[in-house]
Formats: sequence, C-alpha cells, structure tokens
Amino acid sequence: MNFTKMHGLGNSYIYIDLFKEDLNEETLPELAIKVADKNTGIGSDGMILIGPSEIADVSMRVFNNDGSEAMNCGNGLRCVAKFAYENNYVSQTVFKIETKGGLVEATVHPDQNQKVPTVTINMGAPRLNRSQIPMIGSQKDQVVNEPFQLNEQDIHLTAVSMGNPHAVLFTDNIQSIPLLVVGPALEKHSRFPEWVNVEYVEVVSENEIHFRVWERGTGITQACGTGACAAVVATILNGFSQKGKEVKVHLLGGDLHITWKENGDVLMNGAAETICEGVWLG
Ligand SMILES: N[C@@H](CCC[C@H](N)C(=O)O)C(=O)O
Repeated sequence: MNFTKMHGLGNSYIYIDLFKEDLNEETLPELAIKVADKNTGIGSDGMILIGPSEIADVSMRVFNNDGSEAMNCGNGLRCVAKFAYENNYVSQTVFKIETKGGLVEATVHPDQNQKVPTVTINMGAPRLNRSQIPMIGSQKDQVVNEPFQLNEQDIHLTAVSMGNPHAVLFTDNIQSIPLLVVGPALEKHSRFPEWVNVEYVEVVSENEIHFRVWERGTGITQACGTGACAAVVATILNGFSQKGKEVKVHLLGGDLHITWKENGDVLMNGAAETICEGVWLG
C-alpha cells in the first residue's frame, strides 16, 4: 500500500489515495492504529483516506490514532486539498471536499511550480445547539460559558461543533493549564455521549489568541484545525472578539488565520506540508 505522510502545523496523518488503493472497510480502524504507531508503524496522529465522491470533487475520511473515526479534520482538509490539486484530481483552485460532517469548499494557493504551500477552507457554519454537539444538559440551548462540574472542580465551558465536537475553556495563562488532567477527564465525560475534543484559549486581543488542544481519540497534538475554528467561534460567543474580524490563532505547531464571517461561515487559512511518500509493508 502506497502512502503519503503530510502535516498541518505538526498535526500529521498518513494519507492513503483511494483513487489508487483498495482497502477493506472492516480493517480500517486497525490499520489506522498500526500505521500511526510511532514505534512499530510510521508514526502519526492518525490516518486519512482521500477518495472519489458523488457529491463533491474529492472525499476525506479521518481516523484518529486510537482507531476511532472522526467526522471532520481541519488540518487534514488543507492537506487533502493540497494532495488533490498536486495530483491533478482537481483542475480548479476552488473545489469541494466531502467529509462525514458535511461539504466544505477548499481554495488552494499554488506557487509558480504548482505546489500548494497554503490552503483556505470554508468550513461552513458552526453548529451551536446542545443537541448538535451533542452534550447532555437541561440548561439553555447554546452552551456558552456554562458552569460544569468536573471531578468536583467547577469549570466553565463553551461547546461548538465544526462537524465534530469541541469544548472550549478560557484561561488567563496558557502556560499553566492542567491539560493533561482536564483533557482526558472531559474527553470521555458522560455528558458528551460522542466524547469531545478539549481546547484551552488565552485571549491576547480581539485579533489574537493562544490555543492548546487535547484531541478526542489522540491526546495532545501540535494543532487542531477544527479546534482552532471552534476556539474562535467561542471567543466571539463570549464577547472577546467579533464576527468578520480575522483572528490569528497561535498553536503549538504554528499559526492559523480564522474568520467567523457575518454570513455565518468560518474561514480557516494555513499551511499544508508533505513529509514523505512510501510503501507500507505491514
Ligand atoms: N486534528 C483534527 C481533528 C481530528 C479529529 C478529532 N480528534 C475528532 O475526533 O473529532 C483537526 O485538525 O481538526
């Protein structure tokens, strides 16, 4: 099986080209765990399948490195767009990608050599209703700065779905967050029946935030594109910025530029890089 390893700001996946490779559906979770293993596999945050689509130009499926399938992946979308363009699966610079969480629009920005260093994705509108996260609770329909009891500790969180679920917490100091404790405890909390990605945000200004993530099914990663979009939406819902303003998000692996537009769509711009290509013999 041929593979390509790519990353978006250090969030790396093993990409398999389903235009050329034929995989057995039942073995996909196990394959994701195997290729992602840093000791006995290739090493990555998971596995992404790029394939044909009946309703878009290409399709993307995402598996975390624990084998669970996710509905969406922002860093993965930028890499899929780069892969599709550079491999001539699309001929336009603007095209559609099908994900399990819905359709998105990609705009690639090729250089003179037709290589794509950066990509903009229109992620569509965030889903904010409690049932769309999904999150159990009887309070207001939108979960904005809602008090939450976690292991006898009182925290506040804002819940946003970007096709996949996110819980965003605000902090005054991103260097001293208890991510290794709160991340896993919140990820599998019984009030999130489909589990949840956990993000901390420190607001610098209405145009700039710091961000850290504990990803559902993976743990701490260098970056999370959907998480960064959810963080900007949460920042605006909590009154720290406004719709229409571009927010620079500082992640461990680099920066993303995100705008929640007046029309409701979220735009994400950032890098996509190819690391290597190879043949999986496992
Ligand atoms: N790294 C991703 C998100 C991958 C899926 C996530 N862990 C989930 O289970 O929802 C991104 O860049 O968005």
